Amino acid sequence: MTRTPVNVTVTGAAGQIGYALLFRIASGHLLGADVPVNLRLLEIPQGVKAAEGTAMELDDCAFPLLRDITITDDANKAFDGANVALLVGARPRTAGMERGDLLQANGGIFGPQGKAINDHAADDIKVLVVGNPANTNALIAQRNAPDVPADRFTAMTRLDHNRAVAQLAKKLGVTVNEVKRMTIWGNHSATQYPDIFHAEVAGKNAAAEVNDEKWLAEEFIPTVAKRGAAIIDARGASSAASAANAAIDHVHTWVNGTAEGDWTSMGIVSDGSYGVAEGIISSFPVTCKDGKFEIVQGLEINEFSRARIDASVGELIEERDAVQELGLI
Ligand SMILES: NC(=O)c1ccc[n+]([C@@H]2O[C@H](COP(=O)([O-])OP(=O)(O)OC[C@H]3O[C@@H](n4cnc5c(N)ncnc54)[C@H](O)[C@@H]3O)[C@@H](O)[C@H]2O)c1
Ligand SMILES: O=C(O)C[C@H](O)C(=O)O
Repeated sequence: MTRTPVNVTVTGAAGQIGYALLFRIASGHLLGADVPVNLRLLEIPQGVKAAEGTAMELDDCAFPLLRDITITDDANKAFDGANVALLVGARPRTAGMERGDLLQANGGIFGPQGKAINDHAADDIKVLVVGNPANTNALIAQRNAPDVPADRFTAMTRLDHNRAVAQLAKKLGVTVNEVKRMTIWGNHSATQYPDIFHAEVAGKNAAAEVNDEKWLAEEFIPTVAKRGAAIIDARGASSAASAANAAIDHVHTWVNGTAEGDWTSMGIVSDGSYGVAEGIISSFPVTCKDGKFEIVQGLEINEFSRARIDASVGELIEERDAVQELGLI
C-alpha cells in the first residue's frame, strides 16, 4: 500500500543536532520503516547554504522513504502542512553561559514559530521543542498557537531519561533494556529530578535494589542533571548525536506508543497533576497510545522526591514569569 508522505519540519537544520537528526528521519527511524517523509528544513538566511549541502548528502543516500526536501528561511513556508515539527534551531548554551541568559536570546524565535505553526501546520501537528531552554521555549511556542490543542506542544526530556536509564543500568550491572519506568520531573536543566523510586530493574524496585541514598543524592542525580554541561565541557560543544537520538525516541514513542508496563518522560503542558503548576511545560512520566499521551497517575511521592520536584517546578515558574514580563507569552 502506498502511504501519503508525512511532512516533517526541522528548524536549525544546518546545526550539529540537525546533521545527526536528518539522516535518521529520512531512513525511517522517526516514524517507521514504512512511512515516507517530506523534509521541510528551516534555517536563518546564513544557515541556508549549509542546509543545502546537507540536502545534497541526503539525496546522495538515495533513501527510499525520502520523497521531497524543501529548504527555506521562511517559517510560514516551513510549517505549511507540517505533521511533525522538531524545533531544534536556537542559540546553544556555551561554556559559562547561564540558562537564564538564553531566555531573552531565544524568546523571539519561538513566538513567531508558534504563530506560523498555528496558521499553517496540519490539523494533526505534533511539536517537539529541543532548542534550549526547551520547556520555556515550548511554552512560548504553545502560547503563540492558540488554535492548536495545547497537548501538541512538548519539550524534550527524553535525553535526560535515557541518561538516567544508562547511569542506573551501569550502577546495577544490568543492560539498559532491563530498566523500566524511569521518570524525569520538571525542567530540562540542572534542577531536573530523575526519579528512581518507581523505576524497576529486572522487575524489582530500583531504589530498593540500589539501597544507597548517598549515591542517589550525590552521584546519580547530579550526574544526570549536569550531563549536558559535562559534555559541553569535554566536547567544547553541546551534545548532538545523543540529543538527535532522543528526539527520534521522543517522537517515535509518541506516535507508536510506550511498551506495555513501561512509561517514558516528556515535557508537556501541566494539568496540575502531582501539584505541578497548571499551564507550565514540565516533564512527567507518561504513557503513549494511538498518538496521544497520558500522565501516569497515582504514584506516591516521598519527601525526598517532593522537595526536588518542587525546586525544578519553581524554576519553571520563574522562567514563565520572566517570559511573561518580556511580553513573549
Ligand atoms: N533538550 C535537550 O535535551 C537538548 C540537548 C542538546 C542540545 N539542546 C539544544 O538544542 C539546540 C540546538 O543545538 P545544536 O547543537 O544543533 O546548535 P547549533 O548552533 O549547532 O545549531 C543551531 C542551528 O539553528 C539555527 N537557527 C538559529 N536560529 C534559528 C531560527 N530562528 N530558525 C531556524 N534555525 C535557526 C542556526 O543557524 C544553527 O544552524 C540548542 O539550543 C541546544 O542547547 C537541547
Ligand atoms: O545545550 C545544553 O545546554 C545542554 C543540553 O541541553 C544537554 O542536555 O546536553
